Formats: sequence, structure tokens, C-alpha cells
Amino acid sequence: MTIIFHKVHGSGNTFYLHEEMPNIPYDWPLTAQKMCDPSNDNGADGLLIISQSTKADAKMRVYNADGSEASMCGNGLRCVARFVLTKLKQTKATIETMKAVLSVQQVDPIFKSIDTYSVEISPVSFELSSLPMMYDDNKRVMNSVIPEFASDIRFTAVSVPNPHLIGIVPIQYIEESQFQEQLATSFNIENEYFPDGVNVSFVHPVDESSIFVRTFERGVGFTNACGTAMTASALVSATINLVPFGDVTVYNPGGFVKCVIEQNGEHVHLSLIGNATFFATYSGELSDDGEFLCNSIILHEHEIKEYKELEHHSQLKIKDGWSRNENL
Ligand SMILES: N[C@@H](CCC[C@H](N)C(=O)O)C(=O)O
Repeated sequence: MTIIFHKVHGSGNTFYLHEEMPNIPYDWPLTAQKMCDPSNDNGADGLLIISQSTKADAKMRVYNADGSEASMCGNGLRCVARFVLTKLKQTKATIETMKAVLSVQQVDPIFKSIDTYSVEISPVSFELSSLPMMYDDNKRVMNSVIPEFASDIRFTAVSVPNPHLIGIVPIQYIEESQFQEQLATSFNIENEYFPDGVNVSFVHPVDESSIFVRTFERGVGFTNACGTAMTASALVSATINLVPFGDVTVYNPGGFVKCVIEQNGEHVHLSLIGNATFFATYSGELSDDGEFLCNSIILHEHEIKEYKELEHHSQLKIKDGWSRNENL
């Protein structure tokens, strides 16, 4: 039977996206491992499966490249939003995710004519039990130095609802990635702090209202961008007064997004706004052992070219921000 996968990305975070037909079972964890394999030139960071929902316009499931299932994916949700809204010929919809039904909508482009979507990121919790994270008897880790991790990084643990450890770091930790890789790797194998693993982001300010975020994703490794991590990092940065609440531009190795951080007493409302780029459509057959045998590819050259301009613009902005703020 012919099956279709779209290769898509949000801020350079790449996924295969497939709309599942009811009652046709495939082994999605195995398919994610095979199709996303990083040693394969055409690998990806994850697999997004869209299916029917009884409580929303559609349902999204997310599998990391190692086959593990995640509760949420911000960049992936924008790509799913584009697929669902195009199919329904609507500009707004709701998508069921593992822990919440989330609102998505098409919005004005963040750059030239790139298709742009805003997605809700929820629920948010700073309780360590929500990640989970074990750290003495602490209930929260909020802008704290954890000497066991590093002496010059302030960490915050937050779930949105997937688990994130956000470190506000001096620039040298951005210039070289080895320390972040070692730390994040140790939290994603058997360890005493994060029994389910964690996404680890290093954050450094670019200017008064922008930050740079690099993420080592659970189940994946370093990615160009992680949408939930960027939104969590913008929230943490606003909470500790590194940037104001409201609109925060978040640069990443794959481009940039906008996060809107609104707080009303204890309640926070988070939106992630950015591209949803479809760069290829594959049709072929999927074997029982998760192997995809492709027999036709359509490349969406125009979308690839348009996104390259955004990437270039983003790199210039980061360099400019850092050269003007050498002592940040
Ligand atoms: N890339 C995603 C997050 C994917 C899931 C993550 N690796 C996890 O296991 O929690 C995003 O854009 O949010």
C-alpha cells in the first residue's frame, strides 16, 4: 500500500510527518528509529503522526529519533498545524496532544512570505515532580547554581509539559558545545537526577529582548532548534528579568522564532510563533520492520530557498547582537 511522508521543519528542527489512516497499524517507534536514524543522510529529529481526535480537530503524536514518545513538540506542532489547517481550509484549530488540547492558528509571516503559525504551549509547571527531577528535597529549581552540575551556570527546571533543564550560561559555553553535550548525555542515561531524561538548553542573551538557545534534546541529541525548549527558555529569561515579558525573539542554530510570554498572577500563557516549512513529499511503502521504500520524491525548492534567507538573516542578527553586547 502506498504511504506518504512529508519532510518538514520548524526552525531547522526536522521531522517526517504522516497522516495516519484509521485501523491501519504501523510500528511508529520502530519507523521513527529507522527513518530518523542520524547516521542516514536523510535522517530527521523525529516523526510526527497525525490522526483523528474525539476532542479536537486532530491529534498529534511525537516520536523522537530513538523511538521514544514525547508528550509535546513545539516546532512539530506548527508543522502539524499547517497540515491540518490546509486540509480543513481554516485559519484556527485545536490539536490534541498527549497531555492537553492546544490552540493553533496561522498568523502573519515572521519573515518575508514564509508560512507562519502560532501554537499554544501548555501546561507549564516548575514543580520538580512534573519533569520529574530529583534534587535533595527541593520542590523547585529556579535560577540556581547546582554545584554538582556547574559552578557558573544558573539552572531552572520546568515542564511544558515535556521536561526541560534551562541553563543561563556565559558565552564560552555557547562558543564550545562539549560541556553541554557531556552534561546532557549524562542526564539521558541512567542517572540520579532525571529518571525519564531531560532536554537540556543553554541560553545566552543577544540583546535587550532576544536570547540565543541551543538544545540537546532527549532521544535525539543536538538539534537546530527545540520549540518547547525555546518557549521555556523565553519564560525563564522573562521571569529572571533577562528580557521583558511579552514578545521575545529566540535565535537558535537553525533560525529564529518569536515567543509570547504572558503572565497573570500565577497563570502563564505561552505562544510559540515561527515557520512551518514543507521541503519534500515522499511516497512509497512501509515494511513491517519500519523500513520505508521510497518510490517518488517531490522537492519543494521554493520553500527551501525562502528559508535559507531567514537562516542567513538570523545569523547576521546574532553576530550583530553579540558584537554590541560583548560584556553580556
Ligand atoms: N523538538 C521538540 C521536542 C521533541 C521532544 C523532546 N525531544 C522530548 O523528548 O521531550 C520541540 O520542538 O519542542
